[in-house]
Amino acid sequence: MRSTKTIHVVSAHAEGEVGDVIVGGVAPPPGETIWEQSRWIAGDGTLRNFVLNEPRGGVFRHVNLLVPPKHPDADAAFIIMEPEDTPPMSGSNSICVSTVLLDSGILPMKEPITELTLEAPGGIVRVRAECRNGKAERIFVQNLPSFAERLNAKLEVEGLGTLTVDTAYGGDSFVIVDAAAMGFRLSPDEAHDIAKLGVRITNAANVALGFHHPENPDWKHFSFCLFAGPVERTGEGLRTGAAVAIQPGKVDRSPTGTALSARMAVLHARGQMKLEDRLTAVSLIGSTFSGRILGTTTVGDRAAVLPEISGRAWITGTHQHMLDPSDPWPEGYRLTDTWGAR
Ligand SMILES: O=C(O)[C@H]1NCC[C@@H]1O
Repeated sequence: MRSTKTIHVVSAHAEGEVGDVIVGGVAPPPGETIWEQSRWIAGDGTLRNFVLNEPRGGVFRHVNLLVPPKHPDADAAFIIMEPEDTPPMSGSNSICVSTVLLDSGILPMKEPITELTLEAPGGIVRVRAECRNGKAERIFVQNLPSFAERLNAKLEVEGLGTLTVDTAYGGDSFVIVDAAAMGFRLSPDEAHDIAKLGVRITNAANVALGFHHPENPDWKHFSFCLFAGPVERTGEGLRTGAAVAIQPGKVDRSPTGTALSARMAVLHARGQMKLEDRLTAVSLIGSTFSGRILGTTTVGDRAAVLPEISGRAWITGTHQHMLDPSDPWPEGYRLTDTWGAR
């Protein structure tokens, strides 16, 4: 066996969505802040290609790089690598990172509650983990301040006509469409059509509407399209279906923590969700994230909410990714049979 690199990974999924964690073998990238380091990772591309592309990765995979925190309050920091983006924050990935940090013993676990401060590229997120018998059973994440950007905007999508959409930020940027108006019940057999349409809607929104974050001028595109189900009031609070199309054309298996945060910001802006409400989002595989609004704030001149999301994650294995110097595809490859909405 010979290798020019060895990257140590603990693999995990949060409510169905893969979020692997690199725990060793990669030196911290250059940059004064975690955001700058994440821009370096995005611009350089080598690590992203190595772990996300085939033969080591696949369109279903997200990978998080643990790096030493820069903020004095933070216990750990992570850079999120998604199939197309290197985003400010991610719900499923932050839940995977927290679970791996605690379940694998990288950070000490205190039962029944462990509190952590994590530094994501977009800022500090506080984590509360319910722990029992050495397992972090549920992770609560105080996500980045989230805001509604446009409500009831008109968006022309070729072949679909004029859609009425909302746009919002929940740690990442969303164009939100009404699932029922698009003819979806949000059942698992619709995944392929949701992925295909979602990418077209996201691309159209990027051309016609554009996204603007008042405090992060680097993040100027929509990453995702959320197909939002109707909100029902149940004995346990509010409940809704959620399917998120991720570039270049797959559906999140989890209910998407950033989408839940963005949705809560929109519902709050419309007066349809209050601080005492709980909103549970259900994914296409039937997994759930729960959310609540902890308070209100502003992002630049925008009214915003402080969302908390919670969900569960499980470790699925460990890997040592290696590179034989004679491998003709050191950065891997992507083909449109799986990498892209067909
Ligand atoms: O839960 C989330 O926010 C995410 N899941 C995969 C893509 C998004 O970052």
